[in-house]
Amino acid sequence: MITEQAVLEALRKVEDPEVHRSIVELEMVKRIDIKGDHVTVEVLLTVAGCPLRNKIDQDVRAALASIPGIGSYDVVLGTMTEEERSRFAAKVRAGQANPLQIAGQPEVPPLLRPDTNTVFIAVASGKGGVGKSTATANLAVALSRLGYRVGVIDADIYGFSLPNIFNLGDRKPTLVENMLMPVQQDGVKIMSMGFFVQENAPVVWRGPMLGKMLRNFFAEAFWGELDVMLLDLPPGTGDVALDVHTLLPKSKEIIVTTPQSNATEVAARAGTMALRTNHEILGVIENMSYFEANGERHYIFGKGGGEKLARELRTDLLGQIPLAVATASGSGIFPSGSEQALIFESVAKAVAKKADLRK
Ligand SMILES: Nc1ncnc2c1ncn2[C@@H]1O[C@H](COP(=O)(O)OP(=O)(O)OP(=O)(O)O)[C@@H](O)[C@H]1O
Repeated sequence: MITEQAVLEALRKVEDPEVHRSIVELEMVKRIDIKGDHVTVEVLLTVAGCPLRNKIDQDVRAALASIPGIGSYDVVLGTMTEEERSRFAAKVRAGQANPLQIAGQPEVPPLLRPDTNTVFIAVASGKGGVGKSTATANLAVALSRLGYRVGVIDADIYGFSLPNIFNLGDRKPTLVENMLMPVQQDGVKIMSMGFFVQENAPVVWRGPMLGKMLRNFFAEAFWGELDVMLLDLPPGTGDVALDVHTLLPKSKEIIVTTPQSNATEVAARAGTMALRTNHEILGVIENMSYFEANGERHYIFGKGGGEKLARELRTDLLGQIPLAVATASGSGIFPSGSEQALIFESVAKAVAKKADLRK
C-alpha cells in the first residue's frame, strides 16, 4: 500500500530549479491524494507563468514513477497565494542567513561577504567586438558542464549581449517577494541589464549608477550557492572595471583578444589595469584565431597576438578559439562536441585549476 510518507519521501528529492532546495522543505507540495495505487499531487508554483513549470512537472512525475507499487498518477500545478508566497520567500531567505550580519547595519549580500566561497572572474577586453561576451558565456557553460555552479553577470551595460548569446528570447528573471530569480540556461544563472530595458532603447548611465546597478545584481538577485561568478565587463578600462575592483577586490581576471596586433595592444591596457588593481590575471583567450576549411587553417586576422599579450602580461594563453560559421539557431553557445566547445572545455579546466575552484 502506498503511504503519504512514501510519496513525501520521493518528492523530497525534487528540487525547485531556481532555489535548489527540496520542494517539500519549501512547502510547495500542497496536497497528496492516494486512492488505491493512484496518486494525485498538487504542487504550488510562485507565479502562474513560471518559466520552469515544465521542469518541475517532469521532475515530480519522475519522482512519483519511482515509488514502488504506484499504478498511475496526476500532477496538478497550482499558484501560491500572496500569503503562501511570503512564507516561501521567508524560507528561501532563511536558507541564506547571514552569519556576519550586524543588527542595524545594511545587509551585506551573501556573495559579497568576506567569507564567500564564490570565486569571481571578470572577463575584460580592450576593444569591443572581439568576442568577450561570447567567450564569457561559453566559458560559463563549459564550467557548468564540468559540474561547477556558475553565475554570470552582464556588466557590459551599454552593449549587453548575454540574453542574445544564450538565446533567451523574452525570458526575464521572475520576481518573488522582492527577490529576483536569475534566468537559468545551459546550467548557468544569468543576470543582465538587457532584461530590464526596452529593446533598442539607449541606456544613458553615469558612472555611479553603474556601480549601483552592479551592487543591485548582487544584493537583490537570489543566486543561491555558487562556485564561480563570471562578470562580462564592458570593453576598455572604464568606470565599471573600477567598480568591480571596489566591490570585488579579490576578483580574478581573464583578457580576451583577437590575434591582430592593434587589438592586443589595447587589450594590454585592460591587462595593465587589472594588474594595477591587483587583480590576478588567470590568462588570455585569443578569439577568432583562425578559420579551418578542408583541414587547412586560415589565419584571417593574423597570428600570434594572444601569445604576445600573454607574454607581456606574464600569464598563460588559455586557448585559441577558431572562427565558427553562424548557427541556424542564432545561439552564441557553441554546440557541444564542436571544435570551439572542446577548446572551451580545456580553457574551463585550466581556469578551474588556476582559480582553485571548489565544487
Ligand atoms: N569564434 C567566433 N566565431 C564566429 N563568430 C564569433 C566568434 N566569437 C564571436 N563571434 C561573433 O562576433 C560578434 C561579437 O562578439 P561579442 O558580442 O561576443 O563581442 P564583445 O567583445 O563582447 O563585443 P562588445 O563588448 O562590443 O559587446 C558576435 O556577432 C559574435 O557572434
